[in-house]
Amino acid sequence: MPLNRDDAINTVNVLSQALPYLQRFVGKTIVVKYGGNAMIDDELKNSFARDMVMLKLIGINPIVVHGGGPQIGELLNKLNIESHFVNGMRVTTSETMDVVEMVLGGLVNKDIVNLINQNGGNAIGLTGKDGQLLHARKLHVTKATPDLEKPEIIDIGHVGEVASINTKVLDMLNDSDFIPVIAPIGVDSEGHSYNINADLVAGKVAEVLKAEKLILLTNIAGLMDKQGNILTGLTTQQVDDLIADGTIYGGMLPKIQCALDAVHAGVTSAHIIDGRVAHSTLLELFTDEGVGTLITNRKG
Ligand SMILES: Nc1ncnc2c1ncn2[C@@H]1O[C@H](COP(=O)(O)OP(=O)(O)O)[C@@H](O)[C@H]1O
Ligand SMILES: CC(=O)N[C@@H](CCC(=O)OP(=O)(O)O)C(=O)O
Repeated sequence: MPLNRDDAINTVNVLSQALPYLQRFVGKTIVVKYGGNAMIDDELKNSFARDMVMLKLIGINPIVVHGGGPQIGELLNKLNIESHFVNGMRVTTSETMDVVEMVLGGLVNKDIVNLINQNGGNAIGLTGKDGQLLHARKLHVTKATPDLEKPEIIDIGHVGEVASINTKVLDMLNDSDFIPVIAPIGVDSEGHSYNINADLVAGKVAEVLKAEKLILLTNIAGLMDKQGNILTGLTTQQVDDLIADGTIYGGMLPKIQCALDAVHAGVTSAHIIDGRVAHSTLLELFTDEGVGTLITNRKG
């Protein structure tokens, strides 16, 4: 629909106000993790896809890493397979791994790729197997026990962590019109598949590419204290304390850990923001205040 004159003036003003941010971010890489809990409805998914297309068009390089935990849970449910989590990680048997690969590499990945393409972008979907993008090793999870000296080591099956990333593939796509859309499935040198938490993949991708920002889109307004206030600008020590007293638990654990690791490894800033709000990525990038929880490499 054509804009009337007042709307057009508003749009031009908004575009003009974006200039300093554009100058700051053009040519930079922004890793956006799109959590399964933020893929609420078609309209929201479409607005996310539009944001990625717009970023690429104006010369910023978005790299999408997606989750799909609830979508995996849904199919497991239909197949009468129970879901169990330890420290926010899905216990993954061989049977579960097949479902994870089908849902993440198939349904969710192609849905996002398709939406970006429908909005005029050029998306390429990848799992860690494509171009040997994500080399994985088995993740050993430890759980605190009353004897602090001896944490319990728990085997959670085919769950991996990122051992290395083949940046050649991502560099090639960053230098082109293509937007990479990555499903968090890794592979080891014997060709075994690993289910990797999507936050961990996004963090490592941001680290190896020395991204300007790591943006984690989730289903909550940010990291919160027990009273529901959004916490921002935290030191490492404060985060450790919040984990120890149980304020940070479940799915927020890998999220906060990967955000801290990323900024310690040279990513300028990490942001945990509400993916249920339309265009939240653009709001974060193009406003001074930003939205949600900001994590930078402040010592402490
Ligand atoms: N301190 C905290 N602040 C906010 N959310 C928290 C906190 N601790 C745990 N959570 C939980 O973490 C969830 C986000 O993690 P997760 O469900 O894995 O999201 P995603 O699918 O986006 O990765 C929140 O919805 C909330 O239930
Ligand atoms: C090991 C592990 O837990 N892997 C996750 C991978 C998907 C994911 O991370 O999805 P969200 O970002 O939507 O939570 C899982 O199986 O659910």
